[in-house]
Amino acid sequence: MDKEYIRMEHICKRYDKTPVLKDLNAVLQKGEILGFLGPSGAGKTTTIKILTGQLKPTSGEAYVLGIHVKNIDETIYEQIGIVTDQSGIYERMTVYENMKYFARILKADGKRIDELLERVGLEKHKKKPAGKLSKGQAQRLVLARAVLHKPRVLFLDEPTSGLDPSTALDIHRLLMEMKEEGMAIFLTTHNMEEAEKLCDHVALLNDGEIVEYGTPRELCLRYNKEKCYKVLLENGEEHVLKQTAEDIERLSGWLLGNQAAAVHSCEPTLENVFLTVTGRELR
Ligand SMILES: Nc1ncnc2c1ncn2[C@@H]1O[C@H](COP(=O)(O)OP(=O)(O)OP(=O)(O)O)[C@@H](O)[C@H]1O
Repeated sequence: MDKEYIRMEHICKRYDKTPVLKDLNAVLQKGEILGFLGPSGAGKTTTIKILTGQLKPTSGEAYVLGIHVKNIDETIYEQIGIVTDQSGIYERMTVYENMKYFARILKADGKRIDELLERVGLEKHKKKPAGKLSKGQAQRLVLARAVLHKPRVLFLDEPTSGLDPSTALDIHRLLMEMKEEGMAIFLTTHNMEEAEKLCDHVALLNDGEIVEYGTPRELCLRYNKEKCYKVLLENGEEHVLKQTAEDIERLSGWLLGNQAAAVHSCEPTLENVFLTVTGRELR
């Protein structure tokens, strides 16, 4: 139980009479990344707001670090970090001053500032006014700031949305390191590749409802109805084979004749799974 950092039980949220979250159930353990995946308007941000005490659920129970969300007060911020957008940066202060200011508010060890700026690749920009950072740099500053006090749970709303692949990769690396150090990360994204790579569990959210939940691998295998294999031959030809006697014979012929350069199974990606489950694209 002490490793269970987030628990949601039957969480529902209505705005006026419109339901936007319907019976959400999920658990996030220490040292894990849980991805809430869904298209725009699915309810991802609303879920984060409920879990961080910014919004009350209409019904259901949720606990963060064992505290019921209705009892959450500012003291929880000593143990959690939140990155929802790039707001809250003081543009006229330098990168370093921003970090120092937040270290004081969060009662964090100031010695971590240099180490974190290094880890997010902002060490060489530390004297720059934060208002002059690029979008990707500002995103990294917000992330560094959110983990200054070594929170046990980190909430990330679309952490790499709009970033170039190399900056996104840096952020992925940092998140994996922090997960290894035991941080639990609640991540929302509509980037299925990101989720496949980072998340231990994913919840596919559609119109406020979790339509699938499991490890990315479990979900991809669950929807791998028509098993097939892609074979690349040494002569450059590509073939897609099914599990029929005829295709298995062709494959064994190529393997025995040393003609196959590569064989891949073609299970669906999370994106395909989402499309199958909901009939809609993620974007
Ligand atoms: N204050 C509000 N009043 C009424 N409806 C709201 C309010 N905030 C959000 N909604 C509605 O709730 C639904 C879920 O919104 P939410 O912001 O949680 O979605 P999201 O999955 O985070 O979307 P995005 O990826 O675009 O950020 C949407 O239909 C939205 O219009």
